[in-house]
Amino acid sequence: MSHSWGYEATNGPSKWGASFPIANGDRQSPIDIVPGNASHDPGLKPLKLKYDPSTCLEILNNGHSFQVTFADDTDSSTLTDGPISGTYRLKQFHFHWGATDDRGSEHTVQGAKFPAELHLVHWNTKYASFGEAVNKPDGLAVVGVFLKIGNENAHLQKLIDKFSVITNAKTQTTFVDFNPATLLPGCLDYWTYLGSLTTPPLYESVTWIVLKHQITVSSAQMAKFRTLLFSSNGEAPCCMENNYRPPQPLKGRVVRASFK
Ligand SMILES: NS(=O)(=O)c1ccc(C(=O)N2CCc3cc(O)c(O)cc3[C@@H]2c2ccccc2)cc1
Ligand SMILES: [Zn+2]
Repeated sequence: MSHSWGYEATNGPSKWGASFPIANGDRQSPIDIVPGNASHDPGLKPLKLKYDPSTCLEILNNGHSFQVTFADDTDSSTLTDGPISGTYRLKQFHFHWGATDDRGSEHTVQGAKFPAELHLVHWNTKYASFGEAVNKPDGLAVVGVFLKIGNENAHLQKLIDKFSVITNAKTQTTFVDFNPATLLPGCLDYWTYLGSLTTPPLYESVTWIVLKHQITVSSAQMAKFRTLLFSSNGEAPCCMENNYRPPQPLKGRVVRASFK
């Protein structure tokens, strides 16, 4: 994966279309979710998320975000039901955030931005692997969770405590026995629509499942997110922040709601 793209003025979202023409496609993500325009679909099932902490492997800085990676060789950590059919396995989760607490999320709600957004990335087991699934129209299902400023989040703190070891791009360290379910709000009401990866290669392969309720993060914890670097060891340090793509045209897509 070429690392030429980024989030600076010279290589950021407005420039991605040059190398990745699908950036101007018909099912790009993120989008602005307008609750009043979303149609309640009583046929939508509740999300079924089954996560096994023992599948947690490592935490890494990939130069675009930090992510926690999971063993996905069995159906130990899966997403089923909701808007999808079949079984999708958890591959990784990561975040997007801003330079200040007034922005950072990728999806917005009636124009409202949140300071950060969590993405739990799952792949459809009808395909042999994540790599096979990543560019298929029904290949991925990503659960998006908004973070709002509030009390310190003890579960997020377990991730933050590892940041000093993964400050530089392309660094990683072991990270075991973490349950991603601790990063979910109590209510799993959601909006769902067909979209894409929000980073290059921008494949239009994602069933997006964006939760209505948020989890909290303290402002001090958000400041710790911004101590990570886009840059590698030895390069001029560049703070990892504003690693979000802005909302893209809806192009006639329908957003469904699992709730009234
Ligand atoms: N924000 S998101 O839509 O939830 C999302 C999901 C998956 C991925 C992902 O796994 N990618 C795309 C970006 C990327 C960048 C790298 O430097 C890298 O080493 C891997 C990836 C992977 C990727 C996976 C498969 C093909 C191409 C890239 C990225 C973003
Ligand atoms: Zn993401």
